[in-house]
Order: sequence, then C-alpha cells, then structure tokens
Amino acid sequence: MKPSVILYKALPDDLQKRLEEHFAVTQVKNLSPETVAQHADAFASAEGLLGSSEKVDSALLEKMPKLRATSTISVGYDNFDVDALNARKVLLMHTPTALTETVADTLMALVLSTARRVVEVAERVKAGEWTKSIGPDWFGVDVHGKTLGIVGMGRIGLALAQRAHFGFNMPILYNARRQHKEAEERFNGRYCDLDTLLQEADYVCLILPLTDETHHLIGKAEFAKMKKSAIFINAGRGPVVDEKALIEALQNGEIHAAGLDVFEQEPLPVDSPLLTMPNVVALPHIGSATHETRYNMASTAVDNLIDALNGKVEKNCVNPQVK
Ligand SMILES: NC(=O)C1=CN([C@@H]2O[C@H](COP(=O)(O)OP(=O)(O)OC[C@H]3O[C@@H](n4cnc5c(N)ncnc54)[C@H](OP(=O)(O)O)[C@@H]3O)[C@@H](O)[C@H]2O)C=CC1
Ligand SMILES: O=CC(=O)O
Repeated sequence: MKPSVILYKALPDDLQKRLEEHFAVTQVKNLSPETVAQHADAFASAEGLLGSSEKVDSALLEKMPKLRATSTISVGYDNFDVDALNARKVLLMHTPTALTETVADTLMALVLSTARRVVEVAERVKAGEWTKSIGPDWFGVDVHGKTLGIVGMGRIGLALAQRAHFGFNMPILYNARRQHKEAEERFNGRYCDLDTLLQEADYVCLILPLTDETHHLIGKAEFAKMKKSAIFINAGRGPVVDEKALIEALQNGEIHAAGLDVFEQEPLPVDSPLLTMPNVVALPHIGSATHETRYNMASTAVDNLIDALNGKVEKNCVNPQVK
C-alpha cells in the first residue's frame, strides 16, 4: 500500500501526478484546526505533509501520530516548530537552491526601484503629471558605485553580492555569524560588525532567516545609526525588523527610503502607514514568485518528500540528524 500524505498547496498537474504515483494523497485547503478536524482520519494516517505558508506546530503534530516527513515549498522554515519535529523524529525538507537567483533578482529590483523612484514616478506619469521636461523633484539617486551592506551572506546574499559587484561596481560590506571567504575572494566583500555596516552602507539589504536571534534585529537604535541618505531593503522576513521603528525612521527622515518584500503582518494591512509613503516600495512577498522558480520549488519539494519517505535524505534537509 502507498504511504498516505497530506497536500496543503495546489500543485501543477504533472507534479500532482508524480506525487500520486508514490503516495495516496489527500488534498486539503489549509492546516487550520477546522480542516484538520474535517479530515481527521487522513491526518491521523498521514506519513508525509507537503505545502507552504502554514504553521506546523506541536498541536498539529499531535493529530499526525504517523508523520515521518514534512516538505515545505520554501527555503525559510520559521513557520515550523523544529524542536517539536526533532522530538518526534520527523524530517523537515526545504527548497534552498531552487530560488536563490530569483530572490537575488528581486532584491536588486528593490534597490533599483527605491533609488530611482521607479514606482512613484511611473504612477505620476499615469496620473498625467508629466506635462513638461522633469526637474530635480523627480530625480533619484545612483546605485552604481555606492556601498552595499548585505546582512546575511548566505546563498541569496552571495547571489546579490555577485550582481552588485559585477553589474553595478558596488563596494560590498557584509555581516553574518561567520566570515565568508567566497564573498571576499569573488566579490571583494568586507566583513564587518553590524554597527559598522549600518553606519557605512548607502544601501542596507537584509536577507536573513527569522530566528530567536534575528527577531527585531533592526529597530530604533539601528535606524539611528544609518546614514540619513540610506536606503533600507528587507526581503528576508518581516519580523526581523521592528516595523513601528521603521515607520518612525521614515517619517522622521532618519533614512531616505525603503524597499520591502516582507512585513510583520502579511498580507500588509491596508491601513499601514507604509502604504502612504511615496519613498516606500512595498511588494507582496514576491521574492521567488516567477513561473519558472515557483515550478522548480514545487518540483523540488515533491522530490524531497519522495526521497525522505524512502529514507534517502542526502540534500535539502533541515534536520538530517533525526534520520
Ligand atoms: N522574500 C522572499 O520571498 C524570500 C525570503 N527568503 C528569506 O531569506 C532567508 C535567507 O535565505 P538563504 O540565503 O537561502 O539562507 P542561508 O541559510 O543560505 O543564509 C542565511 C544567512 O543569514 C545569516 N544569519 C543567520 N542568523 C544570523 C544572525 N543572528 N546574525 C547575522 N547573520 C545571521 C547566516 O549567517 P552564517 O552564514 O554565518 O551562518 C547566513 O549568512 C530565508 O531564511 C528566508 O527567510 C528566502 C527566499 C525568498
Ligand atoms: O519566503 C520564501 C521562502 O522560500 O522562504
């Protein structure tokens, strides 16, 4: 008999078929307590779980006594209670390499669009305000040659450094828990402590996971250390930044502009002050959202679950020690 799995995200037809070749699949719309109660037998017998953007905590694990592996269609796994999974020896698989280059493209898009005010001036053109040759009130600031500070020199940080160094001739400062030789040798990156990076960078780009250590890593004190001309970018996770402090820093002119793909609450509430600020580019968490990359992520996640439930976890596993 095929092992049972719960699928909580729609997949392209060919991937759904591949999953069904290996498993008896129950598709559900989400992992809410109501949905779990509605499909209690399926959850009780499931050995695998596949989807994204839903909380997987000990309360859910209690309803899934046979669970052996979870596979998330994402690289970030802050919505999983990893300690609870480890305690139950449940494998957690993710999609680290499938999205790296696409997310680095998104970061670069945020840098360019905030610096050159792309969204703001395009809206002014659409509103019929381009009635004569433009003046300095429509100008932006340069990107090329300016100093880029990258907080989080992991896979995506490195891909961003590559774009900035070769494409835009930007000197690179970076901070992470450890030094990264590759960033230094290939992109002339300079490792520095967070304070130095905040003080010296023209662009401060965050691409960090959300953990106990990174929660509100950037708040009032950190914005105060940045240049008044600094442009702040976050595409990691919203709660890494104290959003109230970010709003105040923008309102008080402590920083110049912000480009954001992630927020403390998603979707961003429509009454957020961020949405009224012309110097903020706010995106709906689209870091990896291209057709090609989202397909590759889903495909990787399907393969990850097949491998994990067959006892083959050579890559893409967050907690291989529980094997
Ligand atoms: N907006 C979006 O759609 C997307 C957002 N993301 C987010 O980006 C994150 C990063 O992805 P990826 O680059 O693949 O991950 P990696 O694990 O490759 O890199 C994470 C980096 O963060 C650093 N880091 C972790 N904790 C700290 C800390 N306390 N202080 C300083 N640096 C720290 C790590 O340091 P060290 O190298 O020293 O270990 C590492 O350099 C994901 O976890 C996810 O949250 C990812 C994809 C899409
Ligand atoms: O935010 C997206 C991810 O893959 O993590």
